Amino acid sequence: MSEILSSAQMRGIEQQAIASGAVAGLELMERAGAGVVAQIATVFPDLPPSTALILCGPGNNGGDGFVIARLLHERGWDIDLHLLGDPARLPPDARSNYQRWAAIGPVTPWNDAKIEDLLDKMASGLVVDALFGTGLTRPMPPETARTWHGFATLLHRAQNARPQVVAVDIPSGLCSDSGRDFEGAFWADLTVSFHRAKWGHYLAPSGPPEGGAARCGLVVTVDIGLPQAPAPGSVQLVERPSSFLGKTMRAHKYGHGHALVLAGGAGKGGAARLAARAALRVGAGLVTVAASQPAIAEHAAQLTAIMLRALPDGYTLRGMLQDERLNALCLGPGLGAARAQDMVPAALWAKRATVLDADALTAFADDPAPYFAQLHDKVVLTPHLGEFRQLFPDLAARLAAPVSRGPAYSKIEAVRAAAARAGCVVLLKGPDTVIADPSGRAALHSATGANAAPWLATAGSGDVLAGLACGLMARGHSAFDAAANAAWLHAAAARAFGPGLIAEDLPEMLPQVFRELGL
Ligand SMILES: NC(=O)C1=CN([C@@H]2O[C@H](COP(=O)(O)OP(=O)(O)OC[C@H]3O[C@@H](n4cnc5c(N)ncnc54)[C@H](O)[C@@H]3O)[C@@H](O)[C@H]2O)[C@@H](O)CC1
Ligand SMILES: [K+]
Repeated sequence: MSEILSSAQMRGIEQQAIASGAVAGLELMERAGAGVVAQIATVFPDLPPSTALILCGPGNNGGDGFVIARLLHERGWDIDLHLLGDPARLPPDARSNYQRWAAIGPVTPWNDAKIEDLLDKMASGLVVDALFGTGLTRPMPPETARTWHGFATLLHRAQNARPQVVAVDIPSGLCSDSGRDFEGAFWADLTVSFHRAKWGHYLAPSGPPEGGAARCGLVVTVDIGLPQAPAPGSVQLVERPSSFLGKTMRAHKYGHGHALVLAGGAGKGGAARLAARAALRVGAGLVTVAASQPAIAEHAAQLTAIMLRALPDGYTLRGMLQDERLNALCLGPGLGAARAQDMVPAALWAKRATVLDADALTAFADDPAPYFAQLHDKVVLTPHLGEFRQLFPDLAARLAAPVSRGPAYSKIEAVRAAAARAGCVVLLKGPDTVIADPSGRAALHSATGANAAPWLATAGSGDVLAGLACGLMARGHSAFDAAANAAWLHAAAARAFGPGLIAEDLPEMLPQVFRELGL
């Protein structure tokens, strides 16, 4: 896991380091520019020096652009630099670098038509977007957005004969906290950020227009010499499973827990069986499906290693849960609303590690307060956006509201607020999956860019995710870790299978994923 920051956290770290005398702002800017130039060489090793069109903005992002111009010039590039705004009003460090660059080469005042014309003719080389970074809190000036829109259209047509686009810190026009497009945001092949990636690089607000991860291309973070101590309240990016997944030689099946997956009525058992299969494959020692009597024959015909019990009602579930070995529960997939209303209170009464998904969420949407009152710290809710909207309509509405000023409300803040209200871990699914607990701890798993797993958008994939989280809790993972690791494994299994994936394939890919993790 690595830390990702909001723009306010990043500003705080920078200001504190400068105020303490540990580092000067000019040094940070120099390292930022040098970091971008180094990454251009690393990511595009076959790109010979030719023309670099450098677009500088009115703040410190533009300041980085002047450093980049100077350093690329030293490496033999022809620089064509355009400044949006008045050089006299640049902040001090940006102005210093403006002056250094102006002693080397020309600074062309921003002219919409001229830039569009240049962009039109560029069939190779580099475009460096140093217009706006973490300081952007409102839509870009209309001419900037328009110029870029025209260029983007041309680039999409050109495909191979086009320059590489490099964003300094973040593609201009994106909100670095929410990943939302203030309007007309740029996009990039490579985004080089400083110290830590920002939330907005990995969040994926869906379109139109798509934001965040969809616009950043490859995201690389470079060290600029700021203190490495984690920021208070920082968010973790889930990159690999965080806790133990292997099994030891000596442990027997009861040492890995016993997951109980509740199923619904006859003909509706597929979802629960998918969850159960995932719980077993992820390493729960035993897994039992508890179904209503009319559904038993159907399950019996389909289950082998997974055990089966008849479970008529919540009263019987309370009795069953006297057995402490049943240490993790999964309720929701295929459960049905009426059965959910009966079973969920019984499951919560037992204070077990519990995943609540699908019907075990939506059956309580009409009156969520008493439901939230029963939730506890071993519970994980796994809504998709539609289910989240039913349980937390005000938070979902804030997320969907049109954005005119920043920092815009982000999925991270929404899930944190939901977890605080529900009093348990909440995992909000999507290409960007956010996990938070009531204390404000939060993690983001981004299945975007090179991590994209588009085939996960298939029936039953959410049931598998719920089963994975349940199985991991049966094995002793905390609710938060189970949720984060389940999100990672789920996407890794999908990527390992590739195109054509259906939900049944996901659990079957886990052995390969585990082998690749070295288990
Ligand atoms: N935070 C740090 O530690 C570092 C920051 N650096 C750079 O500094 C950037 C942040 O710089 P700033 O805070 O100066 O902000 P930005 O350069 O991101 O942009 C904000 C500037 O644009 C103006 N502006 C915002 N919206 C506008 C609009 N719609 N029309 C016209 N002008 C508008 C603002 O008044 C402000 O001057 C980072 O993204 C990064 O590139 C680097 O130099 C390295 C160190
Ligand atoms: K930028």
